Amino acid sequence: MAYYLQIAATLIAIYIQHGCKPAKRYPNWDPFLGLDAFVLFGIKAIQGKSSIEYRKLQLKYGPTFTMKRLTKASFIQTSSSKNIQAVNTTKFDDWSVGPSRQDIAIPFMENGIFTDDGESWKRARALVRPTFTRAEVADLEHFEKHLGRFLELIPKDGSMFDLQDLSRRLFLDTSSEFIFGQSIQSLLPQTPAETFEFMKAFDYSLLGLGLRLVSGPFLPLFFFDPTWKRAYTKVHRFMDKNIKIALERRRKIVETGEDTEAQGVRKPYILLNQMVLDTQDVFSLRAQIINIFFPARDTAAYAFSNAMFELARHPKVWDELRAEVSQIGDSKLTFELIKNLKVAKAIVNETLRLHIPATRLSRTALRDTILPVGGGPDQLSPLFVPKGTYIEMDINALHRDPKIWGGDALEFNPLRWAKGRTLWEARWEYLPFGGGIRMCPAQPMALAQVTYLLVRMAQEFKAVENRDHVSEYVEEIKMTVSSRNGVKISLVPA
Ligand code: HEM
Repeated sequence: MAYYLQIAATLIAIYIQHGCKPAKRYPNWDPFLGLDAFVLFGIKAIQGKSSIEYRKLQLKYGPTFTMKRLTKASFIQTSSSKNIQAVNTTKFDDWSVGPSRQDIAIPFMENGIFTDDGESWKRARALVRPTFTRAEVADLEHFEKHLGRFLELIPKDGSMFDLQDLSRRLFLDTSSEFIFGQSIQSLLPQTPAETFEFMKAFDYSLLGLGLRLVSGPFLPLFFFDPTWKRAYTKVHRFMDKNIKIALERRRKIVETGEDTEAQGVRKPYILLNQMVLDTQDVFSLRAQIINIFFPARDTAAYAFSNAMFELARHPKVWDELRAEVSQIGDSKLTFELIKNLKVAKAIVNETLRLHIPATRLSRTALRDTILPVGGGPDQLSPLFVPKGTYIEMDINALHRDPKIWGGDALEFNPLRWAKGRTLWEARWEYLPFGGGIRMCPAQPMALAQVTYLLVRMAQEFKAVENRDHVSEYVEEIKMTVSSRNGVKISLVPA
């Protein structure tokens, strides 16, 4: 009894000292487990509309409120940029990426930059930073080699094809080359059977992880399902094999002193080469690599194919892109040149505002902490957050907030960027790559690649047409968000 009185007294003191007020609550019908919200969002996910539904709640209950959704304790939903900024900067040490990325994901993902916190996360981040921060990561020459194969696979007779699927294969090849130093060649006519097996196993591993993440108290039921383990074991074996090949290649280079750069051939940047300087242990290399391959796998592919999804529905914007690209002439498409293309950049920014691969970012409080806003009926007072509280940061709702983006917040309108709104101005209101200390380390590389691809498409094709009878974007959530109907288009060669 004395213990509980002491806790109550401490809480009251904190509330008074910081002016905290309680958060608004979502009116769960089931106040114990929030089964109602689980069913609602399950149905919406099946319909491909869960982001729309979460946004509706944000508009109805305000940017920060608590709810239950197959959880014993209430958790926080927020699209407040002040709260998101605090979690990612000033209060960074109070929050962990667990349990979603840890307790549940570890068997598949193991420990690395994506799943770790604290000192081991810092070490993992320090390990990859040098590779990502070098301008050369936007190694567009090497990207072009894969792009050639990608362009060959696009029908030139105006027939319909799914660009999303093709883009995934393009980025699978480029990212595997960047990570291992050798592409897994999914775009080649004779794609190795092993590559298909790997892609299938990786997709199933993601699905298995996703199902476990939403299962709440029913997680133990998955104990009897061996299929997930089988799938991620295949992924691990594939990774191990590629790591061993990369290590062997590296060993030979070191032994023979053979250096292509010295012979005037510029080498592409290879992440694994950076990592083997730190360790040559296959198990820990695999853990680090899988933690990068996972967020790299589809994100940039979806960013590009989503841009084409919108361009196929906005032919005027496509024409503006073509007009800008025609000014380039025969100049080499360098990182610098790409960075200065206003229309292309605006298209990428706007696509990543409306369609983000990670619509919601989650964390768990490692200790009692305070969020700057969200308390009280007006949600402007600080909010006390007890240790263990789970928070979901709704980036999709933030990116579609009419108070920030205006009455046309739901419209694809790249002009809003071209006409002066800079990324810097929208700092904590525009977060496709997250923000602050844990922000995506690959942002410059991903942006350069996606913009480069758009430019190359505009050079190669004079028109893009939507060939899907469903006009709106129906989302498919499998850890990352994509278009359920793919991106069915046809292209007219220039
Ligand atoms: C358009 C493409 C991409 C988008 C929109 C994107 C977005 C994100 C987001 C939202 C996060 C989570 C930040 C957080 O938890 O606060 C993240 C983390 C991460 N991303 Fe990306 N990403 C993209 C491409 C890539 C690529 C191509 C790679 C690797 C080659 C990559 C590697 C990572 C890594 C390693 C992390 C974990 C960082 C950490 O926890 O310290 N991403 N990304």
